[in-house]
Amino acid sequence: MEHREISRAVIKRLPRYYRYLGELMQEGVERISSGELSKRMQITASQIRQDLNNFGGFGQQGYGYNVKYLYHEIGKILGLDKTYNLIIIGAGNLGQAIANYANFERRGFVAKAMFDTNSQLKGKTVRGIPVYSMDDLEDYIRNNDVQIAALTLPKAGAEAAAKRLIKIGIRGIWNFAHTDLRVPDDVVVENVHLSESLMRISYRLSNQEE
Ligand SMILES: NC(=O)c1ccc[n+]([C@@H]2O[C@H](COP(=O)([O-])OP(=O)(O)OC[C@H]3O[C@@H](n4cnc5c(N)ncnc54)[C@H](O)[C@@H]3O)[C@@H](O)[C@H]2O)c1
Repeated sequence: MEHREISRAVIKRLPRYYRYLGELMQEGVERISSGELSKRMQITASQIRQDLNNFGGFGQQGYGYNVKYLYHEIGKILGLDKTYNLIIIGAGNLGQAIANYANFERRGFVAKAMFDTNSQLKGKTVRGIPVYSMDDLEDYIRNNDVQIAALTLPKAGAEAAAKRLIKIGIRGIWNFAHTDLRVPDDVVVENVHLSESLMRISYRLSNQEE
């Protein structure tokens, strides 16, 4: 199926549609109207129609959306019909927590290896995922199929690590380090800053109090 250029705002909402549709499937729901989906997701039915119209032909008047079909189509659009191998740079608390979280694999993101400058961590495994020395990074990437690198190392080393990864061909960076990376246009960076979410909570709690 051909897709037109989809706006970033819509793409940002797709994982949420995907999650709800997955839940509906588990409940055995075969089809759903935009109205019902709107109630569940707490977004307007017109927003849903507008978003899903981007892909054409998913909804039918008086029939609603075919849950399974839509789930699989959105999965394809998000590239979730593929498997991505992931490496983790920085095998500390956060890196190990990500390695420990088996559920990413259900979505096709498979953590393969961790890398760290701390020689004491070398040889350790977390859920079967080994920690290697940063010295072995390029060799490992050359010899293994890796698409995404998670950066869970301190800010000070993040830019240099990203440079090495990009140079050796990594095009997807999941950045947890507290820094904004400068990368070429063909490199995709997703920044995850939990503290920013907390600040948004803080803002909303502070404004409620007033
Ligand atoms: N984005 C977020 O939401 C979020 C949340 C928690 C922590 N963090 C950040 O993530 C980073 C990791 O947090 P943590 O709690 O796991 O810290 P940690 O100290 O437990 O782990 C950091 C690891 O990185 C390794 N390291 C240091 N320099 C390196 C380098 N140049 N190359 C490879 N490995 C290197 C260290 O040896 C250590 O094992 C911190 O910088 C922290 O600020 C971000």
